[in-house]
Amino acid sequence: MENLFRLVNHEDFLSRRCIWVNGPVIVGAGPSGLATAACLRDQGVPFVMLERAECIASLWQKRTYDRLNLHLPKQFCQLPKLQFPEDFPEYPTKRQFIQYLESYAEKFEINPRFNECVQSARYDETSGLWRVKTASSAGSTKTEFEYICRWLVVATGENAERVMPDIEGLADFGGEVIHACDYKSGEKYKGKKVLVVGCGNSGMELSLDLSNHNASPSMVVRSSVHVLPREILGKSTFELATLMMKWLPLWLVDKILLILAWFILGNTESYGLKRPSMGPLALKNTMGKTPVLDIGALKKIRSGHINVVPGIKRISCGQAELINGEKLDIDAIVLATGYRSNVPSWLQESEFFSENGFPKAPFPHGWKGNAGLYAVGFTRRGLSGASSDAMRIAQDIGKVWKEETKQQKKRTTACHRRCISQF
Ligand SMILES: Cc1cc2nc3c(=O)[nH]c(=O)nc-3n(C[C@H](O)[C@H](O)[C@H](O)COP(=O)(O)OP(=O)(O)OC[C@H]3O[C@@H](n4cnc5c(N)ncnc54)[C@H](O)[C@@H]3O)c2cc1C
Ligand SMILES: NC(=O)C1=CN([C@@H]2O[C@H](COP(=O)(O)OP(=O)(O)OC[C@H]3O[C@@H](n4cnc5c(N)ncnc54)[C@H](OP(=O)(O)O)[C@@H]3O)[C@@H](O)[C@H]2O)C=CC1
Ligand SMILES: O=C(O)C(=O)Cc1c[nH]c2ccccc12
Repeated sequence: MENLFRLVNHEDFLSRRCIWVNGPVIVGAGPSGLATAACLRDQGVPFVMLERAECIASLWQKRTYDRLNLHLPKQFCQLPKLQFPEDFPEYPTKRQFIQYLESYAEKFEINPRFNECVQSARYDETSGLWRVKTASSAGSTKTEFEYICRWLVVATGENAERVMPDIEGLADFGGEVIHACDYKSGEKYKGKKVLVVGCGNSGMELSLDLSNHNASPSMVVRSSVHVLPREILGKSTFELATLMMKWLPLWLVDKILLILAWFILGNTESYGLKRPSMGPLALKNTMGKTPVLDIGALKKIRSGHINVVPGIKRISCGQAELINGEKLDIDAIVLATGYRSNVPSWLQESEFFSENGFPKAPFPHGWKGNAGLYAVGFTRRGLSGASSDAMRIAQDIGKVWKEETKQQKKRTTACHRRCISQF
């Protein structure tokens, strides 16, 4: 299977290698990929993990702001087979979560192949195998690898790429324009007028952080948003919702959540935060739109420290014109306009995944496709959804793996194929 050759292109080297993988290839070393790898390890199944960044959990390490905390209680965010340390608070910090993931990778001996971005993956009907191509560059040497495997686990996440909105005049703004994933802290915006585009959890939390650093944020709410208190009577709203879902239909849980939110937060519509017609959990499950779990932004909106504004008509030099005709002078723009999956850009398959890069089958059926294809972490249910996918996938592959290794042992045939997967 090994074919290795080099093309010399002036001072750059391009080498191409083809590698047979004994076990599944996992694409992505975020929490979903790590959880799957740990469960496979438990089943004794070897694997290869490919990661485009140079570290695990790149979303958490490189594309989130300093003050970020998990916003669901810790018991809903830990991965299979390893609990958070006892001394972690109810809502662990980003640093703590990363530390946990590092120790998770170490405990389960997960060593991804870093700096390898999957460019394409396709199922070869003739051989019944997946062909996964990556491009990696180290120094002046560019290497293209092709992995051949029986199972492909897609773990590239719901937030693989930033969504950049097409706003008229944005190129003429003249000041700093960044996406929320490049925002670290409000420190450098002290005294500045910042337009935050978007009012999901990112828009709300960045506006809060800006305000805490004495900047003046204006947050754009172009349509609607559900804001819920993070806690109700000292209990996490998410936990409460999960408990209620055991006994009550979703529409009723949504109604109860909205009544409780009204008692605790008041009428949020009066601050320009129109509520969607669909309930918060129904909206999360069907459209993937996460309700905002308020950690203090609402108080800042009430006190006028965060200015809520309607949609943008156009941007010009140092100014934003809103759809109500109002003109705002601004120094910087933060685009908290969300993320999307990148699966359609590299996976040549259209039966299991839909055009939006999510599995077509709704939760809990979207983890297994045909011909050894799996998806982990596309449930729109955060880390707990990823854990549940990971356990199912490992069990499914583990079953076949064990049967086949048993048969192989019986036949005692030697395997001469070159294998790079971890044991
Ligand atoms: C700011 C923020 C906060 C969140 N907080 C919570 C929370 O508190 N609780 C909760 O349950 N959920 C939360 N979520 C949801 C979030 O989706 C999960 O926390 C989690 O990171 C998802 O893990 P994942 O492994 O599926 O995706 P990711 O963490 O995005 O990992 C995917 C990995 O795949 C890699 N990759 C992508 N494309 C390729 C490619 N072509 N080739 C190779 N590698 C590739 C990426 O570099 C990345 O490392 C949050 C999300 C965000 C954005
Ligand atoms: N502490 C935590 O745990 C945090 C968790 N997260 C999670 O990360 C994920 C992503 O969240 P987030 O980054 O907020 O993304 P979301 O997709 O949740 O929100 C995107 C926002 O941008 C708005 N938007 C998009 N395009 C435009 C435009 N052209 N003009 C105006 N507004 C626009 C959307 O409005 P519209 O609805 O009208 O399309 C929406 O309000 C979520 O699951 C979230 O829960 C994020 C931050 C912190
Ligand atoms: O924070 C996120 O992005 C999550 O996906 C966590 C999450 C899963 N289900 C929810 C329901 C309400 C609020 C947050 C979540």
